[in-house]
Amino acid sequence: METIAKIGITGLPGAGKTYAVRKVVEMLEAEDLVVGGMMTEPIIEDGKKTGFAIVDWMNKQQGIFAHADINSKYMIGKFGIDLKALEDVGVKALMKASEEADVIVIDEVGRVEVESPAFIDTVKYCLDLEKPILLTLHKKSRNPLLQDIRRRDDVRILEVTPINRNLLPYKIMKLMKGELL
Ligand SMILES: Nc1ncnc2c1ncn2[C@@H]1O[C@H](COP(=O)(O)OP(=O)(O)OP(=O)(O)O)[C@@H](O)[C@H]1O
Repeated sequence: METIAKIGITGLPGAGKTYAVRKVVEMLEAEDLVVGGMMTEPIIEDGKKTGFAIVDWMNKQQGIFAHADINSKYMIGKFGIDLKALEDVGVKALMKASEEADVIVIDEVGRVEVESPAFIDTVKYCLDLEKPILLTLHKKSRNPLLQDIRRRDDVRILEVTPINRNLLPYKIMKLMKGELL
C-alpha cells in the first residue's frame, strides 16, 4: 500500500523552516498542484519587523497574528499574540485546504499556536486525512499536540540545519512526488 506523504520540518529558531516550506510550495505549484493552508509572513513597518501575519495561501486573506501593539497574555518575544486571527484566518484556511487543495501546508505548529483548541483540533483533523501535508513544528515545546505529532508513525520529521537547508526542499519534493505524480 502506498503511503501518503506527511512531513514535519523542525529546527531551531531561524534555522530556515519557513524558507524550506516556501521553496517546496513553489516547486509543488510549478508542477500544477494546488497548495492550501496557512503560512506566516513578517509585518515590516518603517523597515522594522513589528509582527507576523497569518496568510490563507489559497485566497491570500491575512490576519494579524502577532504585533508589538497587541496586548495579550501570549507573547512571542515582544509581540503580543491574537489567537482569534489564528482561528479566523488560519483554521479557516486549513478547512478550505482540506477540501480543495492537493497538498496542505501549516507554517507553523508553534508554542503559541497550540494554545488554541480550535487550531489543535484542525491540525489533528488535517493530519488524519488521506492527503499530503507539510507542516513546520516547534523543536522544543512539550505541548501535547507537538508530542503527538512527533510520535505519529505516519509523519516523517526532518530537521533543517544551516548545513542541509539548501538541499532539504529537494529531498521533501522527492518524498512528496513519490505518490503525487
Ligand atoms: N536556504 C536558505 N538560503 C538562504 N537564506 C535562508 C535559507 N533558509 C533560511 N534563510 C534565511 O534565514 C532566515 C530565517 O529563516 P526562516 O524564517 O525560514 O527560519 P525559521 O526556522 O522558520 O524561523 P522561526 O523559528 O523564527 O520561524 C530568513 O531570513 C531566511 O530568508
